[in-house]
Amino acid sequence: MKIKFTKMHGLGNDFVVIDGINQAISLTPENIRWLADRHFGVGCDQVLLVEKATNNADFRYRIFNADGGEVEQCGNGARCFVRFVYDHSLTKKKEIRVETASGLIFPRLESDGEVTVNMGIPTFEPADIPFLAEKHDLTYTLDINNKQIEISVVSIGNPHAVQIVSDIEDAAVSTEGRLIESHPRFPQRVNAGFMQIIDPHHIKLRVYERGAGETLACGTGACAAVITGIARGLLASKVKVSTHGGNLWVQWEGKNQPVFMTGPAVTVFEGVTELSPNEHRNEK
Ligand SMILES: N[C@@H](CCC[C@H](N)C(=O)O)C(=O)O
Repeated sequence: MKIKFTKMHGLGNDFVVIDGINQAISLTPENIRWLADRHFGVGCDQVLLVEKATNNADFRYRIFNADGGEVEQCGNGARCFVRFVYDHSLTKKKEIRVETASGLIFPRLESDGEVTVNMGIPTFEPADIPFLAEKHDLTYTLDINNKQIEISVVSIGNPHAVQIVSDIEDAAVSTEGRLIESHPRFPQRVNAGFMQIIDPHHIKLRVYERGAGETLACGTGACAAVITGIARGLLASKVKVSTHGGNLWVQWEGKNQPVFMTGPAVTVFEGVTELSPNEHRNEK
């Protein structure tokens, strides 16, 4: 089966975006893993599927990690989503209501081409993340191979664990990130953020993403880092987040308020591909 897709990225966090409204699409985890495969397939961190809304929204937004698993939220993807539906004339609106597995988000195309997304209200409740803890706290100690690390946890619709490091370039993102991602206290695994605070208005960030490994940027990871930093009294309400893929801005006014993220959304190319992974491998 042949499908049309668009390759996009937000700060180098890259996506295969598929119109599931004008194409009959049914994706298996094997299809996703092949689309995401950088050697045998197209290559991306996440596959994004645009569908008709089932609720009081303009569209439904489904997100699949490179490992084939469907997840609740993706910040850089949300910015690409509104760029995609606008550029493909699926809507004339520049601000849309989008239904995700974790609720509504509201991406808006700005006049300078950047996108601002109202990502909704974050939650720190351990059970909502989910994270196994006796009670809600601002920080927790996590045992990683007999090393105690201090993390903050939050859900932006998807789960995040954020730790503060002195220099993100020296942080053990791939080794420690992998262990945090599948730590037994996170029953649905977790995205692991490593934040370096430059000053209250600026952080540097690397994220080991659940189901994708380290990416060049993580939008919800940026929101999680800033929100946990603000909750701990370390950051101002509007913060520049520098990632290996570039910069974005996160704004949060505190408890029970939504978090806003602003950054770029870029189309790389349009393509057509088969959805039959086995045709691309020679396993004889
Ligand atoms: N790259 C994303 C997050 C994608 C989902 C994440 N890996 C998860 O499993 O929750 C972003 O920009 O937020």
